[in-house]
Formats: sequence, C-alpha cells, structure tokens
Amino acid sequence: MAVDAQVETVAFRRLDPSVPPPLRAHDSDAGVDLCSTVDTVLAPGARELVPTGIAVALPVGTVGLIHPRSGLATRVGLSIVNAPGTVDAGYRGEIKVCLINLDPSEPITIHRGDRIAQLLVQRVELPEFVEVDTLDETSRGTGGHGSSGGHASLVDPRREG
Ligand SMILES: O=c1ccn([C@H]2C[C@H](O)[C@@H](COP(=O)(O)OP(=O)(O)OP(=O)(O)O)O2)c(=O)[nH]1
Ligand SMILES: [Mg+2]
Repeated sequence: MAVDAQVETVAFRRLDPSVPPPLRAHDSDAGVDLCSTVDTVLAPGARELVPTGIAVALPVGTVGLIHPRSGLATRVGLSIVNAPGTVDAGYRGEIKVCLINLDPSEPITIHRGDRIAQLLVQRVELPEFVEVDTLDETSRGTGGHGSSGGHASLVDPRREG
C-alpha cells in the first residue's frame, strides 16, 4: 500500500459550519484541539460520546490519536475512556470523543465550542503479520506484568506512610 513520503497537510471538513477548525494553540504543539459541538453535563463517573463536527482524511501510513487535555484533566478530572482514541486513515466519519468525568463528586459542564481533546497525527507501520512456529529468544522472554519488580510498596496494603 502506498505511503505518502511527507505529511504536510491533512484535509478536513467541518460538518458543523460554526465549529472552529482544528488548530494548534502554538505552532510547535503536537496536537490540534478538537471542540464539542454540544452542551452537556457529565455527572461524576459518567461518560458520553461527544461530537466534534470535524471529519478528516489522514494520509495512509498515519494514525490520528485523540488525547485528553492535561489542563482539564488536572483541574476538573475530564479524561477520555479509550485514551488515546484511534482515528484510522480510512475513516471519513465525524470524529467523536468518549469523554469521562473522573471526579468523584463534581459534575463537569461542557459548552458547545469548548476545546475538549487534542488530535495528534503520527506515522504508523502497516506490517503484514506472519505466523511462525517459534519466536526468537530475548532476555525478557515471557516475563511481564511486574516480573522486573520494584513496585511492591505501591501495591502492598500494609504499607505505612
Ligand atoms: O475516540 C475515537 C475512536 C475512534 N473513532 C472513529 C475513528 C476510527 O477509525 C473508528 C473506529 O475506531 P476503533 O477501531 O477504535 O473502534 P472499534 O470499536 O474497533 O470499531 P470498528 O469496528 O469500526 O473498527 O471510530 C472516533 O471518532 N473517536
Ligand atoms: Mg477497530
């Protein structure tokens, strides 16, 4: 499958003419901000699929990753259930964000036009997966899920202080 050599532009459509275009707050920012097209209130613990009014045509060989915004995460506990969300290069539908209110007690009010998430475009490999009988040996081998140790104090309920 042909992969574009350089990715300098990404075509987008505004499905809602009043929604702002995907913009970087600063030229060198990794992500462009995505805005809500709806007013909504997220109760503590609630999640909601929020439309952004934006559709994109990402070049083949790239992926769009939808990340939370750190300021909203820190200040009010707003996050994304499936962070980072995956936007496939072939997807032409509206980008939607599955927001979640992680605050234990306070609701979060979202207004139409609020910047709710950020979209990063990254290169991605599209390898063919080839089935084999044996895999090459490594020093890690099959060890995982804490096999290297070092975090017992984080999970030991008897820990004091
Ligand atoms: O946060 C997200 C994640 C995905 N999508 C869109 C773009 C993506 O290309 C498509 C499918 O996403 P994904 O593969 O993560 O979902 P799935 O549950 O596997 O659905 P599908 O069976 O359509 O692949 O949904 C969004 O708009 N927002
Ligand atoms: Mg999928």
